[in-house]
Amino acid sequence: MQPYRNCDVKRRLPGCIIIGTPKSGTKALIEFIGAHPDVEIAQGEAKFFNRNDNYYKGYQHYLKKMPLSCPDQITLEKSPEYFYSRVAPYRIHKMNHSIKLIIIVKDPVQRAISDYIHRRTTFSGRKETNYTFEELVYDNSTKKLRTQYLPVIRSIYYRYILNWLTYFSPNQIHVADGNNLIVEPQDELSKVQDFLGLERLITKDSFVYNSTKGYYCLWTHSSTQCLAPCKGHKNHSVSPELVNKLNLYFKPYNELFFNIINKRLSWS
Ligand SMILES: Nc1ncnc2c1ncn2[C@@H]1O[C@H](COP(=O)(O)OS(=O)(=O)O)[C@@H](OP(=O)(O)O)[C@H]1O
Repeated sequence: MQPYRNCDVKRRLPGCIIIGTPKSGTKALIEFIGAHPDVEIAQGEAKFFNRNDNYYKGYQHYLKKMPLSCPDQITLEKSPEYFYSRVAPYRIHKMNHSIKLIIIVKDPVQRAISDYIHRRTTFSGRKETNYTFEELVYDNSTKKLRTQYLPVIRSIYYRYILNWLTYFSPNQIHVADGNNLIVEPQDELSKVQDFLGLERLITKDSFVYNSTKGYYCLWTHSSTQCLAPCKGHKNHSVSPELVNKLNLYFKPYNELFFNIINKRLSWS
């Protein structure tokens, strides 16, 4: 926490949660907004509301995962798996019905590819270790997409957001653009600061482009802070034909999603 603050310091429940989606830039977003002096962010992912083993330990357990903060600061946590959980919306609403929620979403094809890479590199013994993205997503014998592949299913955003909207009003949910966060982080951060009612202190000057990494990094206290090497892969090559097929498959679902959130995103 910021060392210069003199206040009633304690751990507080979050005023805002980044609830998803995985592989869309949740880590970059929380790190960037965490540079704001009126924000304190939880380290790691609490995974409290989606996992019974954590949830039944109670709020005291959850509080221990939260950072120290002052009363005038907003505590933020991110657990991107919340987005897909049936129970998380109800449980979060029960904790705080006026909480703010952020969902960041990337182009669904890019998100699915990133999800595939993540599964391949993180979980040994999974089918991703032995098969390419193409093999898992496209059945060459039937010439059909394998739409039941989990990274594909999890890119159909509209299906999941409906559950959240039964508990929270649209103005409690900010949808950030994961593709735009990569190319214009200051733009996405301005919107997030406005949504949180914060002064716009994270600006263009808060970022520096790292050409080796190919991503923006935070510029704080005269030093550059990039995300860990596991975040931000170079383009994974997937045939343009397959990308095209997937784009066509996702198109109607994207349209449903944009209608629900009442805006379009850069990747539309
Ligand atoms: N500035 C910056 N630096 C690095 N990476 C960035 C940045 N902005 C957005 N991204 C994108 O974030 C993707 C990882 O998303 P998440 O942090 O949501 O992943 S996770 O679900 O928490 O594992 C990651 O996906 P991969 O490229 O597949 O690693 C990036 O595309």
